[in-house]
Amino acid sequence: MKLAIFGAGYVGLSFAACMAEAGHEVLCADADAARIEGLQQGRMPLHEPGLEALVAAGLSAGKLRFTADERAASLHGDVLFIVVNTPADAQGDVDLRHVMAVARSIGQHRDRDAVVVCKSTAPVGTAEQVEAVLRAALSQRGAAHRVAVAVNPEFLREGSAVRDCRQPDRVVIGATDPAAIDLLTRLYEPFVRDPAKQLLVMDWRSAELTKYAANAMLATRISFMNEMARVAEHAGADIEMVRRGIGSDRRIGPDFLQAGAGYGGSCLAKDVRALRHAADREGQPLRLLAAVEAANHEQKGRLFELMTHHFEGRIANKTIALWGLAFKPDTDDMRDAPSLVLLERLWAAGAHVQVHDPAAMPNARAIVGERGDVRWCDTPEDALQGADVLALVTEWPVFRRPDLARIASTLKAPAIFDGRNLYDAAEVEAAGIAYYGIGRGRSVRR
Ligand SMILES: NC(=O)C1=CN([C@@H]2O[C@H](COP(=O)(O)OP(=O)(O)OC[C@H]3O[C@@H](n4cnc5c(N)ncnc54)[C@H](O)[C@@H]3O)[C@@H](O)[C@H]2O)C=CC1
Ligand SMILES: O=C(O)[C@H]1O[C@H](OP(=O)(O)OP(=O)(O)OC[C@H]2O[C@@H](n3ccc(=O)[nH]c3=O)[C@H](O)[C@@H]2O)[C@H](O)[C@@H](O)[C@@H]1O
Repeated sequence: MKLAIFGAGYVGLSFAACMAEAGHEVLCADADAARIEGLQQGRMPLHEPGLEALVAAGLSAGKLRFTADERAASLHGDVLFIVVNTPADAQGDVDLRHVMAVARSIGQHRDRDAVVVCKSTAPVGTAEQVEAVLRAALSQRGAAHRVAVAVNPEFLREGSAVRDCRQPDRVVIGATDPAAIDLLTRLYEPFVRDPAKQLLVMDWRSAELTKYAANAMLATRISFMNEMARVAEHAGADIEMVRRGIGSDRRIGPDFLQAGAGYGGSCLAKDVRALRHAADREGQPLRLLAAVEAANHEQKGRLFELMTHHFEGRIANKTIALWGLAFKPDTDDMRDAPSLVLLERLWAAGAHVQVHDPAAMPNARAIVGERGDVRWCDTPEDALQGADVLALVTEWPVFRRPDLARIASTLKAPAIFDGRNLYDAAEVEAAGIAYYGIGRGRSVRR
């Protein structure tokens, strides 16, 4: 098939490269001309494992092309995907300007029938608006092409975007138009083992709400575990044992039960906020999600609280080695990252910070600039030099098996604040390092 994809971000680019790999002729458009120019020359705008090779393969096979020309993209192919950013403000009001700009552009340029698919995460009712904008733009120039709209939310995770695109757990197809259902079914069939079970066809509104409900459920599980971690800490229990204990119940399942420094990233927080806002407007306040948000807000401050406890409030002039900045491993994405909260608190308390992250330092620098007292370090070891203690915020593989003896001899007051429960507390303590985890009981009893 010939596919046009609007948006070359984390989702659009991963999706475009995977579709090109599957043999489709993909034209990927972005409003950011510099991004497109870079991509045309093989330069990646973001870090996502396996994606660079896939983009290169698509380019050299001639299956994947990039353009900044919205007209060219609007004229390309059978199915046109809208995969642009849909930010939400602090109240949860979603900005649909980019989605509507693409819809308008397709309506202004399209010269034949089309299926237009909304893959961006957008509130219930957006597909209706997209259809109205498309129709208005077509009729303004007297065009009578048939344009069917579908909703096809994306569930990939950053850090495993390529794998998730190649092997989705399920594909939600929100459409009632038979041609749209047929095209999307044929497109996705090769990506799932059992199409009858994994391709879920439903109406627009249910598809739109499914996306928000999925992210809200994931956020709820994380906040639940972070609250249980607090209970564990005070009760002298270990949340890691509790996690295994409940995750082995098939009704609960083992995934997304990891207590930590709070959930970050571009979507969980944004989508919970947007869902609450939409429900509020319908007069249906979501009390559970209000608590999920509040718990996450508190959790992002947890590592700082543990440090305050350790230093008995005297953090000024202490030097903190910080391992990990990205909101999760295998990405350079700093959007809503818990590390940003920790950095601000440390700076406000007068601490010096020495950080290392394998991929996110350029993006982090662009956000915090030289605002606080920070040294950007090329290696994890460099970040330890001259530091009092170590805090881990992102569980990158490179931090998994550190040389504990070396940490003990390098840190001035050896202590590890493990924001992702990555380390074995007994091993760390045996090396002569104080250990603070999230919900590991021992931290508070000390
Ligand atoms: N990042 C993620 O893991 C996931 C994101 N989503 C959703 O997918 C959508 C895209 O997210 P990301 O890829 O993270 O965003 P992103 O911010 O990484 O990329 C969006 C791209 O769209 C481009 N764009 C904006 N207006 C445009 C226009 N009129 N024409 C062409 N390109 C335009 C931007 O320049 C940018 O490169 C959002 O709605 C998000 O909520 C869904 C699942 C996963
Ligand atoms: O809509 C989206 O953008 C995407 O949002 C999340 O994906 P993503 O944000 O890329 O990453 P996650 O793996 O969900 O992690 C989000 C945050 O939760 C934290 N987390 C995750 C899992 C866990 O058990 N505990 C936990 O604290 C991570 O450290 C990270 O900060 C969802 O997992 C995807 O299904 C969805 O498509």
